[in-house]
Amino acid sequence: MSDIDESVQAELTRLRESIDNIDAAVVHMLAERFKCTQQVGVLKAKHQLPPADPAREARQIARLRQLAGSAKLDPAFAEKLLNFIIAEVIRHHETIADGTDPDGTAAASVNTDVTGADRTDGAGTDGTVTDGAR
Ligand SMILES: C=C(O[C@@H]1C=C(C(=O)O)C=C[C@H]1O)C(=O)O
Repeated sequence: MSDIDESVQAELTRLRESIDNIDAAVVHMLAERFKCTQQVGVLKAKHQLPPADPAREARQIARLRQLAGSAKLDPAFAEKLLNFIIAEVIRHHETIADGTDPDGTAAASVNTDVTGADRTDGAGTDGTVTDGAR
């Protein structure tokens, strides 16, 4: 990385700063989303409603696929991402309903597989860094 052109390095740094800002925004937005879904989970448990609502999910997926298409984001990727998030939410709702986490506060410690084991590019997020540039 040391011998690359200074202007290329500056451009890379500028882009990476934006990427870092976007990643931070994603984390904050997800945190807010989970705060809402935890409240939904408590409400559902209180009123004996099922943790999952497949009809609602189908509407969300159709809507996000449409939004993704207009934003030039792969709709299949948008659907996968939403399904991944919803699966985690449903797991939280189940733990709220079964009394393991009645007020929905233990969500952050729920064990999620983020090892990247299902990635097709062979990359994982388990701390294994194979890219010498890092
Ligand atoms: C949050 C809810 O519970 C579940 C999670 C959803 C989500 O994360 O958006 C959507 C539908 C449900 O399967 C809900 O019913 O609104």
